[in-house]
This record gives sequence, structure tokens and C-alpha cells, in this order.
Amino acid sequence: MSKAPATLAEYRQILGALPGPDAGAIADAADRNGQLTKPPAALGRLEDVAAWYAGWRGDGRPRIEAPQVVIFAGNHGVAARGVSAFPPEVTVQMVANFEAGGAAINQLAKTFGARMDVVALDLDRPTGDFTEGPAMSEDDLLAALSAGWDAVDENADLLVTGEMGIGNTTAAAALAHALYGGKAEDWAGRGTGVDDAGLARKAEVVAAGVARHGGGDGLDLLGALGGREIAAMAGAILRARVAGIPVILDGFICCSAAACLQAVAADGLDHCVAGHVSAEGAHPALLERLGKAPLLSLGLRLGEGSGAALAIGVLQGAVACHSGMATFAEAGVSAG
Ligand SMILES: Cc1cc2ncn([C@H]3O[C@H](COP(=O)(O)O)[C@@H](O)[C@H]3O)c2cc1C
Ligand SMILES: O=C(O)c1cccnc1
Repeated sequence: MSKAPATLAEYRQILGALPGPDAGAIADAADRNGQLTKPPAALGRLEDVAAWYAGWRGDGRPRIEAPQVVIFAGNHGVAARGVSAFPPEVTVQMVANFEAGGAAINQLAKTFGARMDVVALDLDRPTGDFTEGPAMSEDDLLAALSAGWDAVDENADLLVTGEMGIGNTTAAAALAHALYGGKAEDWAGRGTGVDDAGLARKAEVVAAGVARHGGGDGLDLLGALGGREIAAMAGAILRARVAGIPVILDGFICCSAAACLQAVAADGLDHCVAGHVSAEGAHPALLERLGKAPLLSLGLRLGEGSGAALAIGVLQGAVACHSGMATFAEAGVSAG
């Protein structure tokens, strides 16, 4: 299917009947892995991710030739509540920076040979302040999900979804708190670097948002507490699943989008790997809820898809070894 769903009911239907990986390709990959010129399991987790990638690509000896990074940008009503160390105008300024090639993610996408697209979502129309009402109407949510769905290149063979949106660690924390409970302080972190007073304000805002909008499923919560760029990441991650494109998840904000999908469909993130664990305080807990072990841990706290983009290199390495190495028979190396 290439057309974006028109209703939330259609999204729920898709989430209820998701395609799985190709068991034949996984078996082929396991068979090949056992013949490669290395001691068994010597490539550690690289072997697991290569088999995982093979399964989702339906090819026991795949290649990564067309990775895509998509950055979604949105503005947040809650940014007016003093929850970020930076002003909201930074969102549009950073979009210009992405377009000019000057951001961290530009350098990382280029380093790993990824195509990079930037999708700015109604930046002059911030979402509603979720302490006062829903962040998005159903139409706004659908438009953002569609923007994500439509941004995915069907010919990509790996997807990274990144984001830019001042205030969005607050929205992500609210989503995590609504989905998983605990206390607001467990999920509110320093984002761009708020001080202690800012952090306390942020936890209050998160608590107020969840008190107001705590009910509903993952898509309802995405609309009530999320943001356009967060919903767009969810739409892109789901489209990738339908199109057979594996996804590398980025930091706290990206994972909050993914969590909304997983809340509707327990298997909804099986085509995703966690690229890294970020320095945002609650990211380890969020990854644990998603059941994902990060590939990298570099202390990044940037977003933009930066940690996931770095992990493209890890996946490229894993798949290059799996598909390019000689077998014991081919190389004339004695097996153990
Ligand atoms: C210059 C700059 C570039 C960024 N790139 C990503 N973010 C990150 O910071 C924001 C989230 O933090 P908070 O919730 O505290 O606003 C998001 O835009 C995220 O992508 C940036 C932030 C800034 C200031
Ligand atoms: O984990 C992230 O992605 C993150 C953390 C802080 C600020 N921006 C993004």
C-alpha cells in the first residue's frame, strides 16, 4: 500500500494486521552465518542485526545501498511554559540550517551515504498547549501521520526518523508518562539543558497534561499530548513496516513516537532497532519499555536522528560482513 490511510480507524486496522519478517530469509541468513570465516558468534550482536535485517528485507544475503534519514520539524504550544532552555524560533532556524547542510545530522547522513529529507510541519501554527486542551485535533493528527507516511522513499532500504521541535522532550515525556505511568518526574528530563527550576516546571506541565488527557490508546495519546513531528515519525515508522524497510530508532523523542505504535500493536516495532541510548534521563527506561537494547551509547543528547544515523554505520558493517565475507569452503580455511 502506498497511499496514506485517511482515518485513524484505518491506521488501527493496519496496526492490527502487520506483516512479519520473512522466515525463509532468516533461515538462509542463519545458514550463511554458520559458514562464514570466523569462529561461531565472533561478530557478536552484528550477527543478530544482520539476520534481523535479512528477515525484514526478505533476502538472506542483503545489501544496504539506499539509507534514508528524514527529519520532521514541529512547534509546540507547551514551549510557552518555559520548559526548554531555547526559544521556539530555534525550530524554524534549525530547519534552515538543515536545508543549508550545517547541522550535525547533515554531516552524519553524508558520512554514511544516506539521503536526507527535511519536512517542516506547520511551523507557524504550534500545537495546542496540552495543559489546556489537546495538542492536535484529529485532522491535525491525521495530517501529521500522513506527512510521515508520505515522506518515506519506498526504494529506501533503511530508515532513520529524526526530529526538531523546541519543547518536544516535554511532549515525549508526557507520552511516556501517559503510556507507562509512574511519576511525571520519572519521565521529564533536561532536554536542551533546563536548570532545576525548569525541570520542576516541566514535570508539572507533564503531570497536568497527563491528568487532563490520560485516557485512550496510543494514537489518541499521540494526538492529545504529542506534536506534529512526533506523529509524523510514527507515520513514517509504520509506513516503513508496510514497505519492508527496517528502521533505526533515535533518542527519547523518536522512541516516544514509536511507543505510541507499540501501545496499539505489541509487535509494531519488530522492524525497528534502537540506534543508541541518549543522555536524556528517561531514555534508558523508555528503551526498556520498548524491549530494545541500544546499539550505541555515546552520551548524545541532540535528537535530529543523530544517534540513529551513527548506527547506520553499525548496520552497514554488520550487513557488509554477513553478505561479503567468504565461507570456509570458498576461502579454503579449515572449519573448527
Ligand atoms: C540549536 C539546537 C539544535 C537542536 N537539534 C536538536 N535539538 C533537540 O532539542 C529539542 C528538544 O529539547 P527541548 O525539549 O529542551 O526543547 C528538539 O528540537 C531536539 O531535536 C536541538 C536543540 C537546539 C537548541
Ligand atoms: O534523546 C533525545 O533524542 C534528545 C535529548 C535531548 C534533546 N533533544 C533530543
